[in-house]
Order: sequence, then C-alpha cells, then structure tokens
Amino acid sequence: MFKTLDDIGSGKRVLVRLDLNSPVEDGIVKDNRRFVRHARTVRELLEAGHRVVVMAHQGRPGRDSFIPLDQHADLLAEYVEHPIAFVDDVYGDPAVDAIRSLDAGEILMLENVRMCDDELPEKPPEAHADSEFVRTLADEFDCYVDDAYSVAHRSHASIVGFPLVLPAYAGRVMAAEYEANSSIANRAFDGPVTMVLGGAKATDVIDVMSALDDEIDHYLLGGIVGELFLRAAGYDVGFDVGDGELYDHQWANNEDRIRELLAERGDRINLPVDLAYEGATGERAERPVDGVSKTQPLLDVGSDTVERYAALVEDSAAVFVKGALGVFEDERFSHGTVGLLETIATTDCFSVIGGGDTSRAIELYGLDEDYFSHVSIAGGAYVRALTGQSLPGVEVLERGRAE
Ligand SMILES: Nc1ncnc2c1ncn2[C@@H]1O[C@H](COP(=O)(O)OP(=O)(O)OP(=O)(O)O)[C@@H](O)[C@H]1O
Ligand SMILES: O=C(O)[C@H](O)COP(=O)(O)O
Repeated sequence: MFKTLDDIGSGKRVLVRLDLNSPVEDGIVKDNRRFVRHARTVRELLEAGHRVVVMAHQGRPGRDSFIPLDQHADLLAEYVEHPIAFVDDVYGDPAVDAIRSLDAGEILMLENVRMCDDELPEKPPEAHADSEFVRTLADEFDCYVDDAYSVAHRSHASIVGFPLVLPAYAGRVMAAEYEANSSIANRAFDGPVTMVLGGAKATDVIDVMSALDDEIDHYLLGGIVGELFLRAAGYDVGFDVGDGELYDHQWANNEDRIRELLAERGDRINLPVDLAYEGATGERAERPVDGVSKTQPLLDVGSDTVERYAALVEDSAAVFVKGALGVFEDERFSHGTVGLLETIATTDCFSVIGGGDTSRAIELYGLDEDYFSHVSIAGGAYVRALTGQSLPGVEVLERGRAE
C-alpha cells in the first residue's frame, strides 16, 4: 500500500499532480466533478500549511482540447475557495521563480505539463526520473503527492518520475479511486456480483469481460455493446443504419470475441429483451428484440429489460457500472441508464459507477452521489482496474521512497 496525506506532516513544499483534463468546447473548459474532487485534496494541503504547486494536463498535442491551464486554475480556485496563481511555464526560470516566491498556505498552478517534451513518451519510471524536467522540479520540493488516479495508466514523467526522487504520497482522490475500483480483485462479497456494461466502446467492455470470469455472477448489457451481443445471438440489430458508423467497424473488430463470450458464459450474460427508438411523432417507442428488424437507430433498452435488470441488481451484493444503457443525454432514452442507477441507489449493495460519460448521468438527473459507494472520475484507468491490470502510477507510488 502507499502512504497518504496523513503521513506528510506540515509546512512542506509539495508538488501535487492532479487530473483536471476536461471536455473543452469552443476553447472553454467545461466544469466537471474532477475539480470538485481534487479541491478536497488541495484544501487539505493548504490547511496543513504547505506551499502547494499543482501540476496537471489538458488534451494532447495536435488536438483542439490541447490548451493552457489558466482556466483550470480559476475553476479549481472556486472549489478550493482560495486564489490560485498561474504561471505559463512548466519547469523553466519563470516556473522556478514563481515556485520559490510562494509562502506557506499559498498555491500555484504550472502550465499544461504536456507542453513539456519530456512528459509524454511512455517510458519506465527510471528513465523519467532522470529527465531534465523531473530533476529540475524535484529540487524545488520536499515531497510529491499523486492525486491523478485517472492518468495512472500512463507511464508519463509527471506520474512515474517523481516518486523515484521525492518522498511520494497518494492524495485523497488517488486513495479512494484505488480502493473502490480495485475491489473486484481485492474484496470478497457476500452475494452475487453484477456488472452493468454498456456505452459505445465495445473493445473496453469486452476486455473487462474477458479479464473477469468467476468473479462476476451477472453481466447486464445495453447500449451499443448490448446491440452487438444481440447481433451475435442472431437478432436483426447491431449494425449501422443511415449514415451511422457506430456498429459495423466495432463488429468487425470484436465479432469473434463476442461469440466466444456468449458461448462460454451465455448463462451469465443478460441481453436486452426489448429496445427503444424514436416513434413517428418523436415520442419514445419500444419493441421486443425478437420483433425488431433494425431500420432506424435503437437508442435505449426497453422497460421489460429495465425491470429484469433491476431485479438482478436488487439481489446483488456488489454492482459495478461501466457504460450507459442508452443515449441518456436525451431524456426520452435515459430510462435504462437512469432507471438502473436509481435501483442501485435504493439498494444497500456496494456500488461503483464508472466511465466518464456514464457518471455524468448522475448529475444530469439529479441523483445523489452519496447513494453510491463510489462514483469514479476515471475512464481508461477504471477499465484497467476492472480488468485487474496494475497501473504504472499506482505501482510506482507503492514502491516510492515515502518515509
Ligand atoms: N444505443 C445507443 N446508441 C448511440 N449511443 C449510445 C447508445 N447507448 C449508449 N450510447 C452512448 O454511449 C455513451 C457512453 O459511452 P462510453 O463508452 O463513452 O461510456 P463511458 O464508459 O461512460 O465513458 P468513457 O469511457 O469515455 O469514460 C453515452 O454518451 C451514450 O449516449
Ligand atoms: O481524461 C483522462 O482519461 C486522463 O486524463 C487521460 O488522458 P489521456 O487519455 O489523454 O492520456
């Protein structure tokens, strides 16, 4: 296990890695729960009288979302309820001068760490620890805090380099995410374990299913992934219609694995028994799957499916969610996703809701996060945790030099 904020003491120069990577629309950063969550770690560090320097990233070079972090500093400051200075540099003289001018209880955010050439190459921790970026910054700090669980699947310099050269600690987000998301591997549950799997990314879902076996008693499928499984089971769905392009390429890439999973675990894989679509006057309409011949997009699981899935959830000791059961962003097609989330919220099972998109349904429909054991802010890292893979960022924290 790793050390946490409880082990740091007070009055230190702390370099903290957050994951504030956010959706960006027309150059504007969209507020999201990553800010709220990380604010708690930051506030705690400030209250302990540390000098706090935040390192984070946004987008990747070449993408529209690859922008500076000045807006992130302002948004985070609102949640921390404390001004956050920003310097448009990562480890050059302007950054080092700004770091040195901080007083106890003050906070500074560095520029997008992916603007630094040393950051992005996937390299082992030893190679990153020896980079100019890591060596230069490490000299300015007493310790490193990693709160960025959702980037822990990347072997990037700001994630794996510092724990080799500074005492390293897990922030509150890192510790909570690690504990909840690894619980299939690390905990025994006193009753059935259920996975709700949907959304748009078939390969992610199939990877999770392939990596798990006896641990899971019921798989409840929906969304695009559910339709692909229905296609493999012989139904006339799971292909693109009109100018759509969500299904056929995913089918071509995953058909064999889907057929294998159905053959090996068909008894535990639950598929939708009915599906919803847009009716002639724009209303939600539903049809049983055996009566469907797909001529238009199918946008949600139907009411009978929700009822069957809810009964299995009610009987479960633990439920893990990855991916939405329908296009929940449109209220007409939110019934599957939101109906199941509401059922999970009213039972006392251990529950983890993951997937960046899916967890947005919780706030969109005003569900209280406290009704779930954990709502993850991770995407790729959540999938890797569910598949039992270790994350480089967590591994290096565990073997870091925290004393
Ligand atoms: N039948 C469907 N047709 C089209 N889109 C769908 C359908 N069912 C679900 N979706 C879409 O899938 C999206 C969620 O899929 P995705 O696989 O990205 O989920 P996630 O696991 O929550 O996200 P991420 O992997 O990005 O963290 C939602 O935005 C939803 O609108
Ligand atoms: O938003 C995320 O999932 C993380 O910040 C990782 O971002 P990346 O996929 O660009 O590495």
